[in-house]
Amino acid sequence: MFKIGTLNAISDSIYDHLPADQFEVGKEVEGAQGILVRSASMHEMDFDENLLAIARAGAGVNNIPLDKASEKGIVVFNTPGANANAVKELVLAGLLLSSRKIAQGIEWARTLKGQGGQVGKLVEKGKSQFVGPELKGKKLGVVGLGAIGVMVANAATAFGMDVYGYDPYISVKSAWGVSRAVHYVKSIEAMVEECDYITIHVPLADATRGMFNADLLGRAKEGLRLLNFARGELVDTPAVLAALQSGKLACYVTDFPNDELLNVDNVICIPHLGASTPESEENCAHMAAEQIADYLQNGNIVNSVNFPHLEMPRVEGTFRIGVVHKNVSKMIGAITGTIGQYNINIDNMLNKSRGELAYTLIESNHAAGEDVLSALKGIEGVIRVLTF
Ligand SMILES: NC(=O)C1=CN([C@@H]2O[C@H](COP(=O)(O)OP(=O)(O)OC[C@H]3O[C@@H](n4cnc5c(N)ncnc54)[C@H](O)[C@@H]3O)[C@@H](O)[C@H]2O)C=CC1
Ligand SMILES: O=C(O)CCC(=O)C(=O)O
Repeated sequence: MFKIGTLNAISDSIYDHLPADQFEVGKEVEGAQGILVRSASMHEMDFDENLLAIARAGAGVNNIPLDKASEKGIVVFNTPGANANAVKELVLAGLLLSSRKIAQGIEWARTLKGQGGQVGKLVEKGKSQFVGPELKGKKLGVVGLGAIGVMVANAATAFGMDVYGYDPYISVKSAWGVSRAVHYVKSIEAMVEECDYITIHVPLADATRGMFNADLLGRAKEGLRLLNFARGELVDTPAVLAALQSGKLACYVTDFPNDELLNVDNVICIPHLGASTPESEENCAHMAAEQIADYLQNGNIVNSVNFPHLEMPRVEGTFRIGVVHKNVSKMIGAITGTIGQYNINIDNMLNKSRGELAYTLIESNHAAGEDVLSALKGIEGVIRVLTF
């Protein structure tokens, strides 16, 4: 029986892959081998020595201490693309909200309650405060052409927008997916100078924290509308407030409110609703559970953010050993040599590396006893030895 701890409310679709006769799942589970998480921060958590894997039901992994997990040989998964459509749809709403003063108009309309038969007249008299431009023909810059950015860029062309994309690390999959109508730009500075609207879709990491700072916003075209459905810390709040004051920014729409941004004119704060649809919650939970179960039961690693991709179809009735180790020379020889000393024949084996980490998965018809496992653990550079 495997134990899986949950740190956030998560869709019941996890049970498709975590049946009750094989997995104990819950908030209070002690000594869990796996953790399922959405946005809860794990930075202050101690990792129990039983913990083997963390699955983020979502895209951003900035709530997980990846270095600490890697050091302990804990595999961290995310669910790429599983909530991208939900975010895309809210971004499209965000474009309209940033232009047409819809939120401000709705707030104002509420104040007319109690005016009886005058409401119609007051609406017609007051509506001119809420005039805003159309999207058609305007320039939209999309920063980050991953799962979400590509969908947003393609969809915005249907609004008749002239769309520009910036992503120096674009994947082949994304490049195939971007509409030919989207222009590729090589510099973010050129993008902010040219575009009327910018939407941010990059992960939060040391390299991207505060990327929209006073310097970049200072270059913006007068009256830029900025949308942030990625992470709050990608944008420097004091710089945004100053740009709104000076008129450089006409509007800031964010899915990540903070105290300084709330109730500021021309800031639209949404309470992190990007992925809050039943469809995306189900997709993410389903994918996260499938990946963590496949690792705990078979040693396969799919969609990890800190480990290499390694999948080996399992021959029925076989035993498996997974060795998490440093990516240094002579490891494969040391591992296979040790197993050979115990007369275990290796039927199938795969080894993959990623950065400083490597992982070797071995399949055999012979079960490995405690003696083999402790000999493997004794090899210098081995971080963890598992059986499946
Ligand atoms: N508001 C919400 O509820 C949600 C927010 N997110 C946020 O959106 C981010 C993006 O999500 P996905 O598109 O699914 O991720 P993704 O991994 O598919 O795409 C990210 C893209 O950003 C690019 N990138 C990285 N550094 C860059 C840089 N310095 N400049 C330009 N491009 C850069 C990458 O090459 C990649 O193509 C997530 O990391 C997460 O923080 C994701 C899902 C839901
Ligand atoms: O689980 C959520 O609602 C947040 C989704 C998110 O921010 C992400 O996937 O990065």
